Amino acid sequence: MAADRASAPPTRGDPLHNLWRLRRYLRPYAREFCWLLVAGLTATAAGLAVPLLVQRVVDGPVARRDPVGLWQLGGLVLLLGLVEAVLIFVRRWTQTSSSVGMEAAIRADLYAHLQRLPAGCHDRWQSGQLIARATGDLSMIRRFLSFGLLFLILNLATCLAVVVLLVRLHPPLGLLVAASAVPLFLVSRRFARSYHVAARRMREQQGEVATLVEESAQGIRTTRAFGRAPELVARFGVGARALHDTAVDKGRLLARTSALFDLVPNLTLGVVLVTGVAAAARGTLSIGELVAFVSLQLMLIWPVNSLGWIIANGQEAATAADRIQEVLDTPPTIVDRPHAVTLHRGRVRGRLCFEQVGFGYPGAGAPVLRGVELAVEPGETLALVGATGSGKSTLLSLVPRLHEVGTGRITLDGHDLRDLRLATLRRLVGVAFEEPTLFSMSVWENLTLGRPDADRDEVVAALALAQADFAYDLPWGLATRVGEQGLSLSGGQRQRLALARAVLGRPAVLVLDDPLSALDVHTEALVEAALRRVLRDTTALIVAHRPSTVALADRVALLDRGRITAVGTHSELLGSEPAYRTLLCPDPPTCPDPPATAVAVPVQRGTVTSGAEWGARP
Ligand SMILES: Nc1ncnc2c1ncn2[C@@H]1O[C@H](COP(=O)(O)OP(=O)(O)OP(=O)(O)O)[C@@H](O)[C@H]1O
Repeated sequence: MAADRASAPPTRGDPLHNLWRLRRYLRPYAREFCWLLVAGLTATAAGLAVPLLVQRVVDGPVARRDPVGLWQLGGLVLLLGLVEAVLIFVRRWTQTSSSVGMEAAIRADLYAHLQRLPAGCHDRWQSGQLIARATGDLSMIRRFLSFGLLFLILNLATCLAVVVLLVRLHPPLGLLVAASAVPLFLVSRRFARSYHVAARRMREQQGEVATLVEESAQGIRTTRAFGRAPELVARFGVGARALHDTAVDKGRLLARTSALFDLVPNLTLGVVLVTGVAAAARGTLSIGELVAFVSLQLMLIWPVNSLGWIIANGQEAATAADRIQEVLDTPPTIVDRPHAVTLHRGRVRGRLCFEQVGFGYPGAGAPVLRGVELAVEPGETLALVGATGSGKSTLLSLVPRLHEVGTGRITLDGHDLRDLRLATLRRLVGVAFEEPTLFSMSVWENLTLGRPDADRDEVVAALALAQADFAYDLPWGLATRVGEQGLSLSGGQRQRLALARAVLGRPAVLVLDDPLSALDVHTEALVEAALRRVLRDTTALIVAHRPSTVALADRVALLDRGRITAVGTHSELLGSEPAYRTLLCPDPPTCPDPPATAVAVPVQRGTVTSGAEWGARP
């Protein structure tokens, strides 16, 4: 199974470093946390006072046969028990709301950060790993912050207080109990190290399993069609088995250590009992003191027993914090420059220039684009034609800055795109990709993704242009929630909605990656006719694989292995470029004549179409 390429090995140095860095999320809840501690410590103190009162009861009223004193001290013990119970309730009530609040705050920041990361970063992380980080890892951290951390503090305070009280009651026996902390400390240290590694491995494997589930859910039709379900089940089985084995190893590690954490205090208790009874027989320890000593020592059993669970919980949280910080520490490389400017749509003419543009994907060998020189005039439509893998989609992705140019620059009306505010640029540039992605939200929300302020007329116009009137006939019209990835729609329907989304708000520059590939000939002709009207006053860059799409363009640029090798009209390139002929018209007698189609609806540059020309539903 492919490992998550972005997964770093376990952090070297202090494994708690990244957990400590998350303390800023604790700050808004500092007051609650202080109250939690006060409630917890007071409850612990109330609990500790009980054995001391029992000592007084045994050595006092019981020894003196004093019923009044017995009732008084007995009532006090009862009251302390009640106080402890109320404080424990207050602590539990408060800790739930604050820890869930912290988890939500980290998750919101993680999600917002993911949105800022460039597309290249998302290629590095498997989606399942991201899902695991945003869900499982965060609940690990919540559990530690709400339970583990609090119990760690309370249990340490309990142990410390008990040992001090024991030393005061009987110094030799008290010191013996204190000495039992040494083996516990050594065991804890070894356990923490081993558990951290196992916890990290398990989280990675959980992410891989989540990725497999996500991939198989998305690709269910492909796997069914190819009858590959048994292979996928086997592949999933390997991943699930590895996860199972790690979980078992981790559980056994905890079980072994917990046994030691059980053994040490019980052994010490045995030694104390024997030695304490001997001391009581010699008269150096009263019966009441012995009862109090043993009762106090019994109060150590749970804190020590739970130490294994607390360390495990802390290591799980530390691992989760490492994985969360890996994402948060990845800097968003495509950001606004300090003096980035805003351009208003009305002032943009739309001259798009590529000046010696070069680009290579990080980690890939040769650059995908080299020395690209291209100018698209305002209102001009330029088709980009090239063999598969020649870099057409990559070139298009540089315009809305989904990737950043490596060398050279791209300008819009003379402004380097990197000098424009990202929000401005993405409002000015409308994009439709070859594989249209629709989100699991309503058609309306999908359409207005880039223009949440769009009004109904604009949406109607965009739908009409993309020949997407079918959207009105969906069960709830534009309010219909389309399934994950828009799977409830056909490929052509999704493509038309994506096109409507791209043209909504009449962007200054349209970037379309083979936008009509899934349409039937009739619908394609209708969309093209409508697109031609829009393209009159919009600069457009369109990837074209077919002469019918080239028909939309004024000029065509031929891209060959990352370089623009020719620019001209379709007829010019057909005549002068054998490579172009091979790509678009391998069979010249049957090759339609795009320029003739284009002439049928003449392109008028510079004229601004009215809203009515965008069309509305008849
Ligand atoms: N995210 C990526 N990481 C690394 N390499 C990539 C990535 N995306 C594309 N490539 C590589 O860049 C090259 C150009 O890909 P691109 O998708 O731009 O080609 P294209 O001309 O649009 O192809 P097609 O016509 O098949 O869509 C290909 O060799 C491809 O393998």
